[in-house]
Formats: sequence, structure tokens, C-alpha cells
Amino acid sequence: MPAQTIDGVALSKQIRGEVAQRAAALSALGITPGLAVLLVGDNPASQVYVRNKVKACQEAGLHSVLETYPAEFGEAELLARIAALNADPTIHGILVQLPLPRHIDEQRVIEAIAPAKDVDGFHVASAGALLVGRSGDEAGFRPCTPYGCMKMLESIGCDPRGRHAVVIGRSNIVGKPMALLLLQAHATVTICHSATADLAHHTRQADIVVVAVGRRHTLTADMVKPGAVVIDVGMNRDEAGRLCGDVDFDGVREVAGALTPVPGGVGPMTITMLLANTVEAAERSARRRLQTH
Ligand SMILES: Nc1nc(=O)c2c([nH]1)NC[C@@H]1CN(c3ccc(C(=O)N[C@@H](CCC(=O)O)C(=O)O)cc3)C=[N+]21
Repeated sequence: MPAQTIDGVALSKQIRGEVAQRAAALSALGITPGLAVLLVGDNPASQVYVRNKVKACQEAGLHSVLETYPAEFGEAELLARIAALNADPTIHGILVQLPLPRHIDEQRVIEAIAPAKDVDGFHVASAGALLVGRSGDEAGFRPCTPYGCMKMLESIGCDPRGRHAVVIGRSNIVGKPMALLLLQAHATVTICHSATADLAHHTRQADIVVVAVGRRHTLTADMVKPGAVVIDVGMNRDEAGRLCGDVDFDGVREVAGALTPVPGGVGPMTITMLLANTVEAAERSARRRLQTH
């Protein structure tokens, strides 16, 4: 029997409905959650993504502003825009689309965002809160992609407690925070990466596998324990130019218990959790205002 497919579009629809209700409740108080998206350069893929984010905001009743700048835009100018948005009370979340042109220091730009508006969860303050197990608890934000992956596990009743989870990839935006969220959920976590000696040895023991490498067919059927849950964070193109993930979907489907598709899996959930973080940021801001007046 082939594995269950975890539908990121359907789950997104449900969560975005809840987000829209929270946004409407805030709007009724005169606080419409607002997201600013900053794009530097003319990468066509980035342009598609940021347009999707802005459209998702509109559909959920969030206010959004998109600022696009030419590839030559200077780092100092970008930092000045972030400072202005940090001070703008109508903006609760700031997202600077990555990657940035090479002449701009990404980490410096991320650290310039007010931690209270760091809805991507990339600021060291968010990363630190996650490390000490306080993410989401008025301190920091969970990075959207790993957060979405946790929601997908929850949606099929997969509780990581006591399970062996293997994360492939150690990036700051997916692999590392994914491992920390699974650890917080009481999984036994192994992080594999490009220098791992025998990847299949690890993945064959896993009850949960999260693949975030950026290379097609990183996970094949022979590497998967029967019944395991597989989450595919990859985004690649096949020979025909079609979007595909890091998992050999057709093969792994015959072995796994559940798996996420690409497209229609983690991608939509990433945008969904961005909306959720933005509403959360606005709710925290409203609570702070109530406390100080
Ligand atoms: N500061 C920042 N934050 C990000 O969250 C961020 C970023 N920079 N830079 C680029 C990556 C990529 N990313 C995606 C989100 C959704 C889809 C998505 O919805 N994908 C659809 C398909 C889209 C298509 O058809 O091309 C899907 O998988 O079904 C894809 C990619 C967010 N990123």
C-alpha cells in the first residue's frame, strides 16, 4: 500500500483560515497585522516567491508592502530602510528575501531587523530563543520552513517523542532549526550533512526523515525504513524543468508510511507559517501596548 501523502495545500488552507480569524480580531481593534517584504535584485524566482507571499497576505486579511530595489542597491540604503520599518507601527513583520546580492552582508542585514519583527526567525535572537527552548514564547520566532514541517507531522498524528529523527542538511534556515524543534518535541535527533560517512546507515534507522539538501534523489527507497515519515524540503528542477524535491517520491512512496510532495508540500506551509508569525508579532505588539498603557 503506497504511503499517505501529506497535503501541504490542504493543511495550509486550514491554518490560513485560523490565521485570517486572528487577523480579523486584531483588525477589529484597529491593529491590522502588517508584513513588509524587501527584495533586492531581479532574480525571477525570488520575484515569483515574494509575489506569492504578498498575495497570501491579502487573502488572509493582512496588510503587506512590497519594496523592490535594483541589484546595485547599497547595503547602507537597505539598512536604512530596515531602520524605518523597525520604527513603523503599521508593520509587525519584516522579511528580506534571500539570497541577497553578493555585495550585501546577509547576516548584518538580518541582525538589523528588530527581533520583535523577525517573522522569518533568522535573527540571532530568534535562533538563541530556539536553542534554549523558548521559541514562540514571547521570545523569538520559529523559522517558517521547520515550523511548517512540525505542523505537517502534527497533522498526521506523528508525535516525535521517543522517535529517531534524521535531518539531512545543516543550514541555519532549515537543518539546524529543524533539528532543534524536533529535539524540543522529545525526538532523538541525528543531523547528517555533506561530510556524513554513510548517510543510508542513518536514514534506515529513522522514524522521521527531513531532507533539506537541494539535490534530487538524495533520499531513495532503499534508504528508508518501512513506515517512516518523510518530509521533503528540497526545491529542484528535473530534466523537463518541472519542480521536484530531494526525495525520489515514486520510489519512497512504496516504503514510507507518509511523505510530503513537491510541489504542494513544504513550500505552501512555509508561506502559511510566515503569515502565522506575522499575526503572532501583531498580537504580541498589541499585548505590549495593553501592558504599558
Ligand atoms: N527571507 C526569506 N524567507 C523565506 O522564507 C525564503 C527566502 N527568503 N528565500 C527563498 C526561500 C524559498 N521559499 C519558498 C516559499 C514557498 C514556496 C512555495 O510555495 N512553493 C510551491 C511551488 C511554487 C512554484 O510552483 O514555483 C510549492 O512547493 O508547492 C517555495 C519557496 C521561501 N524562502
